[in-house]
Amino acid sequence: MTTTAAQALARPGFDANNLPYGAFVRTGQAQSRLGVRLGDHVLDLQALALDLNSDLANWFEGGNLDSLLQGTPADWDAVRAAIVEWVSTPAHAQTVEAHAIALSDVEMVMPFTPADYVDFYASEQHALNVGKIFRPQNPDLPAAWKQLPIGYHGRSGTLFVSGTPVARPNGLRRVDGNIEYGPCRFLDIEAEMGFVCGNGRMGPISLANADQHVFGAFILNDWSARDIQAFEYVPLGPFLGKSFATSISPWVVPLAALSAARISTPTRDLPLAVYLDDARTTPSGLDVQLEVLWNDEIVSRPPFRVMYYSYAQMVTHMVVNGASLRAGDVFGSGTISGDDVRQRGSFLELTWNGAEPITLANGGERKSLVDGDVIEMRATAPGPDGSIIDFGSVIGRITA
Ligand SMILES: O=C(O)/C=C/C(=O)CC(=O)CC(=O)O
Ligand SMILES: [Ca+2]
Ligand SMILES: [Mg+2]
Repeated sequence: MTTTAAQALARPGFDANNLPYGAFVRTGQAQSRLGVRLGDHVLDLQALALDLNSDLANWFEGGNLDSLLQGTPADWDAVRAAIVEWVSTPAHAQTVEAHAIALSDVEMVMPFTPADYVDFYASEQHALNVGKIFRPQNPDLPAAWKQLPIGYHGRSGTLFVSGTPVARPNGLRRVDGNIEYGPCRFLDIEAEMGFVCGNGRMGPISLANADQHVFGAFILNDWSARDIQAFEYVPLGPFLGKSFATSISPWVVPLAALSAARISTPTRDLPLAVYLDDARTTPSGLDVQLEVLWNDEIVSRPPFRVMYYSYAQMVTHMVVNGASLRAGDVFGSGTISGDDVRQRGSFLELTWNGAEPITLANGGERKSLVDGDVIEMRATAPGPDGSIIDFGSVIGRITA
């Protein structure tokens, strides 16, 4: 046979340049298994490695990415190189295809066990928009914004995989001038990229070594209850208004697949502290393009390339005080908003706090999410040799 598994199964976006990792449960089975996506199939890595007598099989044993995240970048490279070889060698095609399962026959589950979860605020346009909406009297950007990537600690236990229903949260919010407890009246989204860390150690970590501790990337929707948030979050920051649910896409795209997507971060308006100065390190901006669909209609296209701070600066900043970095730590980039109105990553901004409703073909006029609404976020980036790296999508339906 001269055909490879990649030739037989791949399609644009999910070919041998991408090979994102995910954890799946086969219909009728209980345990999750670790796989990589090739076209519209997932390859069962442990079964495949055992069949090929590979000594890498133990990395896949736990049924998700947890073991591999404990490894080093050398381990990550060895595993990826082996998988690329398996799908690209005609002699292995039959074995690989024997362990390829159609995505329609599996349910995707959380790809790893989240350790800590932090959310940043690294889009300048988003920070400017929210500042104008919530703090019209104050200067547009918070004082520290151009000197460090501002963030807050979130709740790792409520990170959910795509497809998990999102129940409308309850909380204290202002209704006609009174503070009342009840269901959120301004439920919103935040289109972000998320990153998972591996190869844990105590901080600090230098910017030049940041890639040694970031395994991969995915799409993240930081669901936000704007009315609950508005009442609770001054001065300590978001708490219950965001901790009820954060959804992530099921496929973790390894950093190694994103080499062609690397771009420089924007020109700096203020010099950065030495530990954040990325003028001489490998560029770690990423040219990822997102799409937000509200009940199947594209309402926004947030461009990740505009982010003021990169994932490398975020991970470096997160532990510059000496805090520990653990395998499984997750950080979100912050809401991604470009200059254009239809590049805004939240409905707070897209509707300008409800003043400019959006009319949906499927659902009429909307200021915020109503029960039954479905939000999907998709993303792609350039891959090597003109290929495309597809991140798949993160979907959530609002329930009462
Ligand atoms: O600027 C504010 O008052 C609030 C900002 C957010 O709610 C956004 C947040 O969670 C951080 C981000 O996603 O950029
Ligand atoms: Ca956020
Ligand atoms: Mg958050």
